[in-house]
Amino acid sequence: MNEKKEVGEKAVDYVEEGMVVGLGTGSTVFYTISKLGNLVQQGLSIKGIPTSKQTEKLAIEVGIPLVSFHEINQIDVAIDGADEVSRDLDLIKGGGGALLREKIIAKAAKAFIVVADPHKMVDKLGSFPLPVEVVPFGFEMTMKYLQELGGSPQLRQKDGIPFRTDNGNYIFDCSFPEITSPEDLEKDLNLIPGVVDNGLFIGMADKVITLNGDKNISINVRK
Ligand SMILES: O=C[C@H](O)[C@H](O)[C@H](O)COP(=O)(O)O
Repeated sequence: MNEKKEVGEKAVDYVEEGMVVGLGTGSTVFYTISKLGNLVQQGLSIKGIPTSKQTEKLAIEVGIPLVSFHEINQIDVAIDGADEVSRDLDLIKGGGGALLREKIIAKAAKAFIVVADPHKMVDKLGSFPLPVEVVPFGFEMTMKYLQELGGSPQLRQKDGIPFRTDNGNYIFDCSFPEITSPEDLEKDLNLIPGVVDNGLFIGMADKVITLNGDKNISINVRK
């Protein structure tokens, strides 16, 4: 069984005729977007707003019409993957480097639905190094401030040079010995000059679609 496919495809149940849909990034929501493409071919009328250039390309390939922020008043639902999901449905995202656009779109959506294979479900956030997007200017100083907050930042590399996000920024993958208060850490990180945003998504997910111990679909709803 392909767990990512199963949870990814289930999310299309939350998409209705005429909706504006935030399209996440990654290998799980890939299946949501592909299935939405099939439904569009069968006559479903929706508009997508992508969280990355990679997703924009995929949506065009599968035939989902796209819109930009200046053309819409609201996003009805955003669907996206996650790198970690806590029991409170707080998230770490950004393993693919799309965290900033993902957070902008999740915040703008009336409902934010996460698709996560069961390996993403954790008791406590923090085993996955937290992605932090920073502007390249002065990144050496930004790195020091991340260390002062207790992190061990590693500048993400791709093909031997620093990885650049769709926004032209760098990513530090930042391990913390323990994340005692994800809410405080999200805010503290974003107060550092040079930090654009970080991959903590606190209090944002309305539902998380995953599989339970019997490998059946499980919908976890924010309390
Ligand atoms: O930047 C990437 C995103 O936050 C992804 O949603 C996240 O990394 C999960 O991706 P995947 O479904 O490929 O594990």
